[in-house]
Amino acid sequence: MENIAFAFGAVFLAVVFARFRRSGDLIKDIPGPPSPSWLFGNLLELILEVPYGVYEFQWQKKYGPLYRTRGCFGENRLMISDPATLKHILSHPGTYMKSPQQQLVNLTGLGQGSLLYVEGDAHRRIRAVMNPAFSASSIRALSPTLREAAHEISEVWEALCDAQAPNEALDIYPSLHNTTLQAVGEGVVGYNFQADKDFAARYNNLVVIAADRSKSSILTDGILPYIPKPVMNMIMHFPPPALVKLLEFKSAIGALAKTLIKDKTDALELGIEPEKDLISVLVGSNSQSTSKMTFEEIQDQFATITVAGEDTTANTVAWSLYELAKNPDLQEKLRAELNEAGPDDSVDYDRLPILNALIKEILRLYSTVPQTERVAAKDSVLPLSEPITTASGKFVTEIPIKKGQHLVIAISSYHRLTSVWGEDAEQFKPSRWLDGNVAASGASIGPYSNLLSFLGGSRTCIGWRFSLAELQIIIAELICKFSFALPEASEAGIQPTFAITLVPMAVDGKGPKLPLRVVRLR
Ligand code: HEM
Repeated sequence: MENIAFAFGAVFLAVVFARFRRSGDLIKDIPGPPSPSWLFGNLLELILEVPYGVYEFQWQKKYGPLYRTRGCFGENRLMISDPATLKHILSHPGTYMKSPQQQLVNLTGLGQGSLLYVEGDAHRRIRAVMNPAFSASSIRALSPTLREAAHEISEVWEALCDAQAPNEALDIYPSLHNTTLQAVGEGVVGYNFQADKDFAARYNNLVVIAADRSKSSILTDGILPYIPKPVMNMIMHFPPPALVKLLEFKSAIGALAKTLIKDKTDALELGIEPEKDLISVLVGSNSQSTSKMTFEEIQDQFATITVAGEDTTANTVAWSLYELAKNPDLQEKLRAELNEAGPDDSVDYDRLPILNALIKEILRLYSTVPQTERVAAKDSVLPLSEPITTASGKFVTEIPIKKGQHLVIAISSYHRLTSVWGEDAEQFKPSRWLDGNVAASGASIGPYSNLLSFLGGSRTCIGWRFSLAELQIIIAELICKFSFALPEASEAGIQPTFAITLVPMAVDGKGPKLPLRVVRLR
């Protein structure tokens, strides 16, 4: 037994050593912060420190928009916010692919047909069939459904406010998740998740598990790429408790998806007018498309869209309300703009400057996906918009990298680049988007207002228009019906924390929450 453990350890170290050597001499010479630990590298500073970015944003100031950090076991990684390098990475999806860690989570939780998992031709085919469902006109047609979901949350909040003592803080975080789950359920998959208590409970379990952050989860992530496939398959037969919950969720949503897709396909064949939800649109466009998705592939998009679309938008609404509570003047101006715009059914939210300036500034400063990862699938060369002087004094204008090089797309850091956003890049300042101001300079990146929040290139977030519509409608509903203020200082202690997405976490570390003083207005 001891011999087996020794042999396993030796192989593991050999693989780690080979990987470390493979990263090439130039990468080791790129300036970056010292690594406090061989085991964790800089990951504890990058991932576990709160508020999110406390080290990352300082390092960007010190080392520039591309620098070296360490992952587990001394691995060299590159942190990248340089616009030219990012554009290059995002426009070559065949060269820079998702990391094995990301792909394992996608495969396990969402299935091999998931848009988040597939690469290459399969990604192009599935994306082409799905795109029409997420087009501007399909999203516009969903406005009444989204308004309905927003009305439902305000009714729940009215009841909660009535039950509260005056000035008592209300933790609005769970309710926000319920609203966005409802919006994604009814708008995208055509199902009332809230009415299904069992499903809603499973989903809420998942939100809590996702918010768990620990050294052991970082170490597990670090070890994953070194585990051979057969060993991994064995582990999947005896999954750890956190994975069990994910698998339970996958099987529950898989069964639901099967029934719903069958109903929608039958309705289509019988010539019944299709519903407006995006999966109905998808089933329709799939039947007409030459490059079809299989039944299983459509099924896998249910969990994908629910998970990718719910949490991200809930957190963005949460941070919007948090900043509005901190900035009462802005809140008043927004309320006045919305009241003047008239009754909700006729409002064109795209034309409301303050609402959209707020949303853009929140997407910039509270990017709910603060970073994502890629790994070079072959040797390549990264272009730079600014030359770098290496630790040994070499002047480089591009960086050759080897296959397997780990790259971090530093979304939140990009949003704090003074070269793009100006000297006040770190300030919350919605007015940068108003009155013809030029919020960002330089080459455009991402699908929306030069923001990287929804990434860019062929893997741009497919739900970005849906998300914007949801954000506009939910924020408008809540600001017209309630006022928001920060509670007493002792209760207000929340920090932006990286837990897959950027969540408001209690300073006492006791889970995500957002306590605000909420008052009914009408
Ligand atoms: C504020 C809200 C949102 C943000 C900030 C956001 C951000 C992102 C980002 C950064 C990615 C790229 C991940 C990567 O490739 O590493 C992504 C992909 C994706 N998002 Fe979103 N997302 C949001 C809302 C939504 C919504 C509402 C949906 C669905 C209704 C959605 C569905 C997806 C899907 C399916 C992908 C995979 C796209 C592909 O690989 O082709 N997202 N999102």
